[in-house]
Amino acid sequence: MTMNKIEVFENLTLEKFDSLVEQDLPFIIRNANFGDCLRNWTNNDYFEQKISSNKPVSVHISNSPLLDFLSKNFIYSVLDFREFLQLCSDESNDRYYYLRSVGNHNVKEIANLNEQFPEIAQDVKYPEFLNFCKNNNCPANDECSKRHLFSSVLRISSKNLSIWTHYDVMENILLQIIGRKKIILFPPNDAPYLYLKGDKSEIIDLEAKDLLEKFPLFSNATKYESILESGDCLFIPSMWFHNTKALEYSIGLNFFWKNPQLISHYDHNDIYGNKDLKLATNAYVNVDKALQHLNKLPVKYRKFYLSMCISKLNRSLQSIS
Ligand SMILES: O=C(O)CCC(=O)C(=O)O
Ligand SMILES: [Fe+2]
Repeated sequence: MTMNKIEVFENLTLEKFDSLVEQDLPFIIRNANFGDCLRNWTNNDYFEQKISSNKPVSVHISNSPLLDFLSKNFIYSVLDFREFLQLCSDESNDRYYYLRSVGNHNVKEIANLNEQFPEIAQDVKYPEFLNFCKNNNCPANDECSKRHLFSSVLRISSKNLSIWTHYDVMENILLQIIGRKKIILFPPNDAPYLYLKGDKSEIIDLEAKDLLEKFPLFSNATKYESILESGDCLFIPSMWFHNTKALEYSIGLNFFWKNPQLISHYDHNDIYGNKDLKLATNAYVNVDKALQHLNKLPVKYRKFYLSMCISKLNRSLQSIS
């Protein structure tokens, strides 16, 4: 397996940040000014003071530290936020807790820290280099050169909890506020080696001893790995596979933003930043249709036309790579 380093930067200007984003590689930014959250959120008492005792949050709870969306080895439960923080930060607890904040009406709205956590949202500032547009009514088209924030998602995890490997369709900054987190990424080209079901990988335990026996193609993947310390943030390019493991009780926040060139391509029902582009979803539907047609043919013909379709797709892929 090839291992690649993730570069670390400090004191980024907007121009430098833009040019790094253009490169379509992950990178880490250290010591950027994200406001008081880095100081204030170190202590559960702060949340006790700021947040009332009856604030419900929907969380994942599992007996396993390796959360697996495909086998659903967790349940969703609604807890009081302060009770959740106690349970999640308690290392003697044998259950694992994870909050991925969601919109006010649970599945229908997009996560936004200002709306779901106004009590603590003031603690977060956006560094200049992110260049987020502050005009709520902005049409977010080519006329505005700023970035358009899609969501701000609070993520709180028990020590050792890891999140399944997946991709998102939007550009993303993952800020580590409290605790340390291991992050692993794979480039989009690694899709054939990651045993995917939709946007998620079937490989859940990346530290398993028998990993390559079970998933031999995984040895072809290129791993980008690093550890985020409190105050670090990671740029996760769209379509890059990623997973994270909280090495300590962790509080993080991530910001998805829209690529202006893709505004008309995003799925308007996407609230998580991970629904495939509409044209891609259409393409999958048509591939399924093509397979249904070919499956009606006798084996000899089915094989022939399947390989013709594959050649056609391969030629198209080679013409752009
Ligand atoms: O660390 C986490 O909780 C998951 C982060 C993630 O998947 C993301 O920021 O897109
Ligand atoms: Fe993600």
